[in-house]
Amino acid sequence: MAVGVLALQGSFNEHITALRRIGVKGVEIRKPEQLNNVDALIIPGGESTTMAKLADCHNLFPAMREFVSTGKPVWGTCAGLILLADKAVGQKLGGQELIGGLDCTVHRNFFGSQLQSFETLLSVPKLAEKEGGPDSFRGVFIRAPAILEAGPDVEVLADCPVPSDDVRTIVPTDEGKKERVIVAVRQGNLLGTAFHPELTSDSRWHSFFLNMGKETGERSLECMSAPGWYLEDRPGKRPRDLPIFQ
Ligand SMILES: NC(=O)CC[C@H](N)C(=O)O
Repeated sequence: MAVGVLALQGSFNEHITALRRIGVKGVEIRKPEQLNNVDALIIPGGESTTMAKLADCHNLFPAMREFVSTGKPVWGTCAGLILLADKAVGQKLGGQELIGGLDCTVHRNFFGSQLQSFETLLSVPKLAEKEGGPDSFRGVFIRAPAILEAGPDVEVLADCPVPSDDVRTIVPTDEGKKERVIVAVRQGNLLGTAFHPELTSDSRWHSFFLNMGKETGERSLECMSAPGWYLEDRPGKRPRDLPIFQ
């Protein structure tokens, strides 16, 4: 049992480390045939246009689309979420190729530029229900996308208030001003998060993802150590994360 992590660019090492913390082997994926040996796939954050160009050079798009269609769990974080979406807006001139599968419209840089990156505590009741731990999760948003629209089969797992220095005017939505935007979703075997769980010490999104494999009947993706969270609640343990940066 192994989890593939697309390793062309971006935070693939951090995902592999996060998987290791819960006793799961992460395998770097750079060639289409390597997907045959893994039971799940993570597409990390980074820069989606660059990642798409590299994926195209390595002829990975057909194999990744095939992987999505087999029903094996696939998780896109940040740039990975953009690539998994059926539609992306706010793209560079000429657009970029997407893997697709997730019935969502994503805005590539919804929260603004690199300088407008932020951290916030997200309310994640559905994650806590399945994986235990607190009802909140530390969301690390780095030049982050957001989900503007989600189809009927998409379950919303977290949303986030739109920051007051509203950048959404870049691409106004039909509904006009929104108070909140979607930042985490699940649709069957597909998981998407606009933020970076691999940069925190809370492993619950990783264990949630692995448990999706069990639900969809994939070979055992069980974590060897539980629970997947290490926050302040552990008596006598200092949190491993730095304080939230706002
Ligand atoms: N942290 C990230 O992955 C940023 C993604 C970036 N907005 C992009 O277009 O790819």
